[in-house]
Amino acid sequence: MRDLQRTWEPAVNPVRRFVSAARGPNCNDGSMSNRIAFLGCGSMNEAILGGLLEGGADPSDIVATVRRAERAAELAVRYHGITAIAGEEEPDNNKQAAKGSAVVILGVKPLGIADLAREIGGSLSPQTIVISVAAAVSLAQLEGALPPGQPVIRSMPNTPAKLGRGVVSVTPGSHCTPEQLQKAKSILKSAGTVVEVPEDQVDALSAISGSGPAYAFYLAEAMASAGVELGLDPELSLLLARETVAGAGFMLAEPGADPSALRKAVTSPNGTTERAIATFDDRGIPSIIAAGARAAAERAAEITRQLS
Ligand SMILES: NC(=O)C1=CN([C@@H]2O[C@H](COP(=O)(O)OP(=O)(O)OC[C@H]3O[C@@H](n4cnc5c(N)ncnc54)[C@H](OP(=O)(O)O)[C@@H]3O)[C@@H](O)[C@H]2O)C=CC1
Ligand SMILES: O=C(O)[C@@H]1CCC=N1
Repeated sequence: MRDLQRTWEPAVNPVRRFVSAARGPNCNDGSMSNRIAFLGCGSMNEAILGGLLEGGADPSDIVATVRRAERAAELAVRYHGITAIAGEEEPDNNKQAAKGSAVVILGVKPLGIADLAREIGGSLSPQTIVISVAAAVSLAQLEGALPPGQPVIRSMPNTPAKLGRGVVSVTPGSHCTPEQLQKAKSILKSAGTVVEVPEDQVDALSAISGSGPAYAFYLAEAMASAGVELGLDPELSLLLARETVAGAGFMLAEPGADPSALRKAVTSPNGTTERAIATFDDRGIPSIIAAGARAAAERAAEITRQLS
């Protein structure tokens, strides 16, 4: 288990200029580079990038693009040795990053994915694997915006990827070979557990694991507020909530962990926890969670329709 408290080393390098000539999409001998481009490096792509570096990836093989120079500088300082390029300074940043990369990970908002795919299409090698982490953007929509025959993978990760503890789904497109899928999986496994799912399950998976970290954080927020209501100091209550949810998460991460058995081990017959759980059941918390997950999946389908 990795240390949840790890903080990033303050680094010293400023944003570096990107030099794509060093290792082109096909190196002179025809082989691919190892470069991975994170196009649109916000919360999600940063988490994957962080997981890859934690897993031992070479920072000089990583390039990230964003819109704002301030954000590019932040990434370059936080992840020493990567290249970060801002569109407001270099408008062809995405093309520069895509050119020469073996894998390109599209991490902008769903509405921006097709434009980004069209923008970089001419800079991709036919072997470049394009991974989209966007919710709701279908393989057909991705393939339709990229050059014919481009290998594409639709993925749904989650932010614990930053600690190598994410869940990352993969669904290969029609031009992705088994070898290319395997390559993508072996890269993404640094970010966490990789699962392969058919496309018709991605919205459901997204509603559980994609959005799920927010549900756990929401629980921690609610627990912290409840502690204050019971008279605890707000700082102490937040500490209790954070450490308790994190500690429970560590227990769930043990091989073979069963949430139901772990819950029962805390719940003494006729004790305090039993009263709390009975109250949750009476108030319909499980069905409320199911309704929330259903709403998330329905929203994904709605966005897919809007994008068509
Ligand atoms: N957040 C999550 O937990 C998850 C998100 N996703 C998916 O990931 C995608 C990104 O979400 P998230 O990371 O939350 O969003 P963010 O807003 O945090 O990140 C988006 C990033 O894209 C950059 N950007 C926007 N347009 C461009 C462009 N044309 N060229 C280059 N960079 C650009 C932004 O730059 P700047 O910062 O300079 O504005 C920003 O850094 C979405 O499609 C979402 O569905 C999937 C699973 C989980
Ligand atoms: O909220 C969203 O739309 C994205 C997809 C899953 C998690 N975050």
